[in-house]
Amino acid sequence: MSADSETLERNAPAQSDRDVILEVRDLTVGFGSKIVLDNLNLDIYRGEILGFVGASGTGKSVLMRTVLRLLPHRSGTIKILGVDYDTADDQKRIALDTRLGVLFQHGALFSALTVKENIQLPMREYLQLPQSLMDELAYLKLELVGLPPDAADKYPSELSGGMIKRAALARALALDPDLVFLDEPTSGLDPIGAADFDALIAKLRDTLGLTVYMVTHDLDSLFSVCDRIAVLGEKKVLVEGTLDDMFACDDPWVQSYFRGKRARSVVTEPIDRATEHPEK
Ligand SMILES: Nc1ncnc2c1ncn2[C@@H]1O[C@H](COP(=O)(O)OP(=O)(O)OP(=O)(O)O)[C@@H](O)[C@H]1O
Repeated sequence: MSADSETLERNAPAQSDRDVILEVRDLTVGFGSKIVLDNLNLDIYRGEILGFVGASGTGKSVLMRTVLRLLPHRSGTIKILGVDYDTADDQKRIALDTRLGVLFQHGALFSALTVKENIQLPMREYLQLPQSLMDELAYLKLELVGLPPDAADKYPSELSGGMIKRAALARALALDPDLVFLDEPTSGLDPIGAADFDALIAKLRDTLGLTVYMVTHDLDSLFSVCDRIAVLGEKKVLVEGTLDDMFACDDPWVQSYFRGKRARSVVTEPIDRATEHPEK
């Protein structure tokens, strides 16, 4: 899709392998006198899983929330699927909202609603569908994320941490988005649960053609499912690229993160954890 295009053709085929889905240019965000992001640039391409890392407090959440329009920016542009939210009309903004899915760090499910009702919330907000069809769709999404049908009528408090993440992912997928944002999706999961979740993300990317923006501290996720990695530091994207690019980077933080003791233990593991526990 051309960067200037403001069209939103659902399920349009990729024009090339380098089809930009998210384009951030010269983005500056701050709070009072504090600048958190300064003239930051970033591209995310269709169908890739981009892992976002950076030291604590560098602004990963601020960037994600700014891209999602939950925080204002001082200058710069953000285009998603070729649409600049700032200049788009209401119709285009609503259309764009339906193309994005978000999984917040702790799931952020509504505790007073069942899993099925949580999944149906975006459908109620954006689509006018009969209840029977929304029920069918909710069960489909549950199956997609590997949850049993009887999870539908459970409340979040009745679910394990891993099930909450999956239910939240099902809600993020409710409207068949093109781009999903995952904020530390494996945090709080045990290593096997985390590996299973990574495998699920990879499977959804492969089968649904999703593009994934994933903020993570999880080295296993970075090594097993991310196609590209972007490192946030010094108020901008310090380096982006493949794992090889990370290993070749001479920035001290990047070196200690990707070549440190913990990273070496992940790299040298003989078994690829993301395929060790394939989703049913
Ligand atoms: N609403 C806000 N008001 C003022 N400062 C904020 C606000 N939100 C974030 N910040 C500041 O912006 C900086 C970046 O915070 P952010 O939460 O994005 O970091 P992070 O990289 O996501 O960290 P972590 O990995 O620990 O989650 C921090 O210094 C934080 O204190």
